[in-house]
Amino acid sequence: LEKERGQVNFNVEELTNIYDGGAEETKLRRKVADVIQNDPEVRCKDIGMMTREERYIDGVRRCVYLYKVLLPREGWTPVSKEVKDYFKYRNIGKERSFGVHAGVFIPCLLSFGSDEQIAKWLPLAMQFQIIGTYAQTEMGHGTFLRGLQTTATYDKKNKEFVINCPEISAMKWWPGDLGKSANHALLMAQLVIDGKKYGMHPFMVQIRDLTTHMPLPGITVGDIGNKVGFETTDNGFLHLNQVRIPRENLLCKNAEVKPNGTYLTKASDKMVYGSMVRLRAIILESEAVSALGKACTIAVRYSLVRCQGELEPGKPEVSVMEYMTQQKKLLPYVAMTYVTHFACLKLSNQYNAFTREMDNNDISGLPELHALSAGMKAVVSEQCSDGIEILRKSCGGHGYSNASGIPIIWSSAVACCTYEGENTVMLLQCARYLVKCINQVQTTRMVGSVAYLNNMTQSTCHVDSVSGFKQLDVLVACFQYRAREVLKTAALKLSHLTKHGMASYNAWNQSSVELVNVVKAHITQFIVTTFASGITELECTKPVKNVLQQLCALYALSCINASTGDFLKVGYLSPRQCDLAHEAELELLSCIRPNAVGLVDAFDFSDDLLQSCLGAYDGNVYERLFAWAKKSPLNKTEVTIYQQYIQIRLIGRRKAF
Ligand SMILES: CCCCC/C=C/C(=O)SCCNC(=O)CCNC(=O)[C@H](O)C(C)(C)COP(=O)(O)OP(=O)(O)OC[C@H]1O[C@@H](n2cnc3c(N)ncnc32)[C@H](O)[C@@H]1OP(=O)(O)O
Ligand SMILES: Cc1cc2nc3c(=O)[nH]c(=O)nc-3n(C[C@H](O)[C@H](O)[C@H](O)COP(=O)(O)OP(=O)(O)OC[C@H]3O[C@@H](n4cnc5c(N)ncnc54)[C@H](O)[C@@H]3O)c2cc1C
Repeated sequence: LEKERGQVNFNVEELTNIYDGGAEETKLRRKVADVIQNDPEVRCKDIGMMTREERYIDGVRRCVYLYKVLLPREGWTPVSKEVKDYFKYRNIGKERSFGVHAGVFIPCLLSFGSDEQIAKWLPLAMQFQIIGTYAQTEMGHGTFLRGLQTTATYDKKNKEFVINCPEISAMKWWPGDLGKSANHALLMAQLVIDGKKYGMHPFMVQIRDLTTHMPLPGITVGDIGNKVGFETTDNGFLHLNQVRIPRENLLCKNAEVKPNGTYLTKASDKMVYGSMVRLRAIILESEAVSALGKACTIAVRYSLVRCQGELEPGKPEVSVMEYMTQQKKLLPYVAMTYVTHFACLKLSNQYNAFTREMDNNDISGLPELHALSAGMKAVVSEQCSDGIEILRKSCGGHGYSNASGIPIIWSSAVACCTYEGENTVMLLQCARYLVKCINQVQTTRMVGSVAYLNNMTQSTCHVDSVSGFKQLDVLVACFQYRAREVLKTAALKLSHLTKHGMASYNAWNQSSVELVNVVKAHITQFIVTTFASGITELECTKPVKNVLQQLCALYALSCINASTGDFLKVGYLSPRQCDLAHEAELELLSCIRPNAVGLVDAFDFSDDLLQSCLGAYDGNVYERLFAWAKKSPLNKTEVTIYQQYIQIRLIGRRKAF
């Protein structure tokens, strides 16, 4: 790898600083990483050999130590930048304990609680005097929130709400930290007053005794069992049987129930969905893009040291990175990590701007933010988790071992396709907004992520050279035209179906397969446009700007070459231009190949964080693999009990004959 590092033609540290958002950010992140990897109590350990129970207990122990010992020792607070960096860069799949408490329960308390309620519960939550979960999803409903069955019926006489799960499908199912850790739940239930339903509302419900940690009367709670990943998280179940809570436990920033049962709404009913917008807007970096970056680091470093086969007959074996097919598997995902990182940054900045507007009672930006966050969450989580699996396979047999570190990264990242809104549902939510926009574009000027719809002129691409397809303005135009045209086509189909008598809900369902593709085109347009414009404005050395431009072009071309049908159907690219775009991608793979190790080094993931025998900085793969395997519990004895049992059985059988 040192030989590879010698040929990198840009300043790696400069790129790390750009990726982090500045040299000071890099310094802070490294300070956090140093504190963590030099503290045996919280440094990453190889959990590949641990049982589920050991992983859960280890995760809880680490988090309690982090909040009770490390933070006070370092002078940090749970919301200080250092802790955000800690969770942003901690190894995926290893730091899950209290993830919902810290990342969902507390923010939702701030979103839904009145000032008095925040003053009451926030200090307790911040000090871990109460551990909370966000209990919305039920065994029978996760997507269709209007179908949630848990009820909160107001009892005027006692000024209480009676929380009840009327049947097994109403049981809360999946909430993180619920199974064994939480003693409170921010519970979403259908509010009922005098037999009238008011929809989903947030309630604070204590579920365990604060001293004994035993479930309170009427509460049945536990862990839902083993999962694909998230092994350190006790995703749980919660059944409530006529559980009574005070009237004051309805979190009442957006709506309240007066003592006499009068219902008072204070904000748009869509604000109850606000918690989901927040997480979709901010979770992608840590759960999807960072995971992709780790997998890229492991796969690229391994591919540079793994020698397999002759490229030129009779010559020495080459590293598998010399094969074009391997470069095609790896380098577009290195590009995707950089490109989506900056697109996610723009989305989270847009969310932060919206929260400031909301403080001034202006929620006009919510529809665009909801659509963009739903679309980005679906497209980025899917592209990243699909990419991680391709990167795992690119490592051959050792990629199938937990020693590679990639399976645990994938098993955690892929969950992002489901939680916080199942991806297809999210794509269709975004499609709903896009169809409205295209139908208004003749009379209303579009802004934000749909500004490209204002240009409705028909055109075609005029590029007639391979180098022309490496120009960012050409690529941005390709994506904007494709996104607009596929949206127009889908909207026309919808309109045609309804004009010919089909009910609108049925027309929507009949068009939903195209609409999913429309949103993917819209979001990749947003990602490419964001990164291309960001590079233009970026102040950096020419070698770094050049490599970023190459990465943007590579990501764009890999997307175009994966969906040439769209570009042909809308008439923007000719078959010959599709061939030129394909050649342009292959040329970019060769241009970027010499910089591959520098591009992943720039992500700056420490060996401690990667926990990978294949992806360590020094590239000593085989020594690490062997040392790792020897730690297998099966190797504690030369002859395992099972082998002894088999021998006894076989010997016994021989004697019988
Ligand atoms: C570290 C890892 C931690 C993991 C923690 C995980 C936590 C969780 O998973 S929490 C549970 C997450 N669950 C969801 O996200 C549920 C997803 N489902 C939905 O959000 C709903 O299906 C729905 C709201 C998208 C649709 O339900 P429905 O009642 O059918 O509503 P409509 O489609 O008719 O839309 C009504 C109206 O509301 C607007 N809208 C929908 N969602 C939002 C939102 N989040 N923010 C703002 N506005 C929203 C929607 O656009 C419609 O508006 P109009 O078009 O103006 O009518
Ligand atoms: C790791 C993990 C952690 C989680 N943590 C939490 C948590 O802390 N708190 C919490 O409340 N929940 C949590 N969840 C639950 C999660 O939010 C739900 O699983 C998610 O919202 C999807 O809902 P569902 O499981 O009911 O899937 P469903 O909605 O039943 O999806 C099943 C299939 O139906 C399709 N489908 C459903 N509705 C439509 C539609 N309208 N149009 C087209 N297709 C549709 C979907 O696309 C999907 O293919 C977690 C889940 C996971 C996996």
